[in-house]
Amino acid sequence: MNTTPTNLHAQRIDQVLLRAPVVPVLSIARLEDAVPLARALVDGGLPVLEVTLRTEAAIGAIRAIREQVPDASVGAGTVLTARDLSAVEAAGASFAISPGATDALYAAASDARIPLLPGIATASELMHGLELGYQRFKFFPAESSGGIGALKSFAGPFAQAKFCPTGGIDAARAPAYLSLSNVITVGGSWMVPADALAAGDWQRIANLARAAAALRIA
Ligand SMILES: O=C(O)C(=O)C[C@H](O)[C@H](O)COP(=O)(O)O
Repeated sequence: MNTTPTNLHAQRIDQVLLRAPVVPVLSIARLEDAVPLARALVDGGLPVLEVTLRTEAAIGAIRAIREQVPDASVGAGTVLTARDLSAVEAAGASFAISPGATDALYAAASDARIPLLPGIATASELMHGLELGYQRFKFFPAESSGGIGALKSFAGPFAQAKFCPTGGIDAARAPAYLSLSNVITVGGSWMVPADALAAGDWQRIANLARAAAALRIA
């Protein structure tokens, strides 16, 4: 089976990842929060969003953001299976992100209209993805899989690979990641504190997004 991503998929992933230095990783429990949350993040300068499939509301949230926040690039996270991939595609996600990758997911991704950013944590997983023709990966869970040191080590043997590290990264740690030549953008949830989301404090979230959008390199 052919599992190689098309050039178009690879280009689309680069376009998305290059739009902002930080990708908010969202867990949306209340569907009605989706649009104001996305607007706050986009207004703060973070237009690329990863809506994780960790909640019942996730698919509806992707659809609502896609329809009502045209400036957002809304992607789906926690895409684990071929079924997840077709569900997020049907909901209007413009890309999919997975925390890891399986042969079944890679096979489904080659038939999908939207591109996949597969997750890797080890050199062997990275080699598997490279063998299939992928060059962009989520590095997850970043902090507990070796963080900055691991990414620096990957840059030697795997010069063509570039990453969106995610997992355990906050505003203080992000600049050091962004200074690495093989990091395009970082993912994280720090700009959406649970209490701000629960209270619908969109202003606070927009301010945190603005600070994240201003991050470049250490
Ligand atoms: O659900 C997924 O697919 C994930 O990849 C998990 C998220 O990437 C992390 O939960 C990031 O969140 P923080 O560590 O809070 O920044």
